[in-house]
Amino acid sequence: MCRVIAVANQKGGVGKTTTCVNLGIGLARAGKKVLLVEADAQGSMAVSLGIAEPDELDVTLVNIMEKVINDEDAEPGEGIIHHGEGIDFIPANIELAGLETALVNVMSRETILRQYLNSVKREYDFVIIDCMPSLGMITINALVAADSVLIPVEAAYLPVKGLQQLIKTIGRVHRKLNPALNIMGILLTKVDRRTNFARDISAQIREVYGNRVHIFENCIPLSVKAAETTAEGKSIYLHDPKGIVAGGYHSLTQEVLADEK
Ligand SMILES: Nc1ncnc2c1ncn2[C@@H]1O[C@H](COP(=O)(O)OP(=O)(O)OP(=O)(O)O)[C@@H](O)[C@H]1O
Ligand SMILES: [Mg+2]
Repeated sequence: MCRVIAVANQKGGVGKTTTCVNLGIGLARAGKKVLLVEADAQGSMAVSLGIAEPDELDVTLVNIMEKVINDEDAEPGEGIIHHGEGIDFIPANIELAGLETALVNVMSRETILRQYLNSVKREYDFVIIDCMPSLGMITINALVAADSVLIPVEAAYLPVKGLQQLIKTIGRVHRKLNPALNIMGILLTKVDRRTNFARDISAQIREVYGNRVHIFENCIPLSVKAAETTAEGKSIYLHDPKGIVAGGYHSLTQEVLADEK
């Protein structure tokens, strides 16, 4: 059965896209069939997967969602790109920004992405959705389409305020639109091993949420190697296979797979 994971946090630059790409490719390396969906007009996932100019793409997520809105079926495989490292992905670009407002007048506007994914899910073991840094209608679409949410949190800031808003939104989606939705866990990212920030933040999150929100065992270390992968268009497993970031994402992949059993 396919599992749909939304990677979300309305705070920018916390490692959502980096996590989608490297968890997705990690799962593919473990033999899983994976589709990555970019729900962000910035197009950074497309760039991370080697598309230098996402704004020049003809077919992106916006076209697929527009088809659902207009009650048309997407062609099999339409808009899906095969990446050399064994995953499929649907990129996005600046055009997705226009859809956010266009959705206001659409019937069942929160379920457009879910309707589309329901038609392709059977081809995959995992669908991972890269959310934009906001809690607008496109992100709500991702949460409605998802079974679980993975929340990357940058270990350099005390994040509790922003997290409260995100967890409240997830709770509302759970109650009103998607009873199957759960929080898979919080992933600490950009962890500087020379400081105790990660431990402080884990402790603070535990204090506020107790055992209600899982914190992944494995965190992702801070390293310039992670930043370099974005420009290279390939995963950390190819860019720096023996490095600490590849190790972190490999362990996260194992944790996600163990959760399946
Ligand atoms: N572990 C890491 N160590 C160092 N830099 C990192 C790490 N993970 C990600 N980065 C860098 O931090 C920046 C933000 O990462 P990323 O794009 O994954 O965050 P994001 O949450 O998707 O951002 P946005 O909210 O803009 O979509 C990028 O330049 C990325 O290369
Ligand atoms: Mg991003």
